Amino acid sequence: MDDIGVLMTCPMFGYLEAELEKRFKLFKLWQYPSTAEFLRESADSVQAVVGNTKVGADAELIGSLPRLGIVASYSVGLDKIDLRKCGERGIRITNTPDVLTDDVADLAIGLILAVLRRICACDGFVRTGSWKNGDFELATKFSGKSVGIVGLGRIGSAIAKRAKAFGCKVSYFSRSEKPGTNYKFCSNILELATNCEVLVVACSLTQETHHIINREVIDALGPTGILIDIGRGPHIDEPVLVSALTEGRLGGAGLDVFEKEPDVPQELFGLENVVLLPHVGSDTLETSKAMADLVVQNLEAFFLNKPLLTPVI
Ligand SMILES: O=CC(=O)O
Repeated sequence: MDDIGVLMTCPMFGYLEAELEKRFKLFKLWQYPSTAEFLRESADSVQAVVGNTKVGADAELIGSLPRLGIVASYSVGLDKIDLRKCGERGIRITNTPDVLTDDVADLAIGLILAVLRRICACDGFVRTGSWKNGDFELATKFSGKSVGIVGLGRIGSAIAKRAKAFGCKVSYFSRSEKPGTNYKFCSNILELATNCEVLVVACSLTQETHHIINREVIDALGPTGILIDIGRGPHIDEPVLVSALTEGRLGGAGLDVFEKEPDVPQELFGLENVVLLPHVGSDTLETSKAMADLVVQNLEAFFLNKPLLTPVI
């Protein structure tokens, strides 16, 4: 397969780059002076694109690659891929579901604990020597809280399972009621936000879920409520969130994702009730390797005319 051109859109896990390089003719887009220059030289050679949460395959890139047959995303989220354009051209798409579910769900719980138990502030308290001057102030308990989950897919369900183990009451909002769960279904996100203490965003980013967390939802969660986002930044109307936090209208937030990554609103930096992470939901060695293996296996299957392992279309 070493004459098959595979285009990586941006730097990713080194192991993935190495495994692709062993098998295919790998083009690394970021090593060219510009996308236009790369396309002028090599557009005709590219039969596969490997993108991720930063740079996927938009309509323009897809339209510039006449021999493109597959987009294999090194991510579960598909929001950086023009699904319609791929559909129109019969271009296959794969992603990396399941293998990252545990890590992302673990991190959601980690963020809840970090915000409620003020773990980062406590760490700073010890490191700066403040402990010598007295005890840290009291924090907030997590066990037994009511947790609302937006999106009860694979990741939302894994978060629900973990929250249950903490003795939490779990309810959820999604497009339709999921059969076979004991969690309370809310057909309206405002009802969910009004009735929970911790709201976790775990749905995929689509036109319908863009800014699903708006002023009304944040106000419904209220000054003691906690918002956690391990989905995508654009799920939340970020300026609205920032003003709710700076004005004390929301209790706290744990955010792994932002609207314009890697730019994060500076107003959040001084807030102790906010925990900020650099989009690391699935970033463990174990999971990154499993995701990379899936990308490679999907590409191999595609070029050997075998069934794809994790097809989206
Ligand atoms: O955000 C992570 C992913 O979509 O895999």
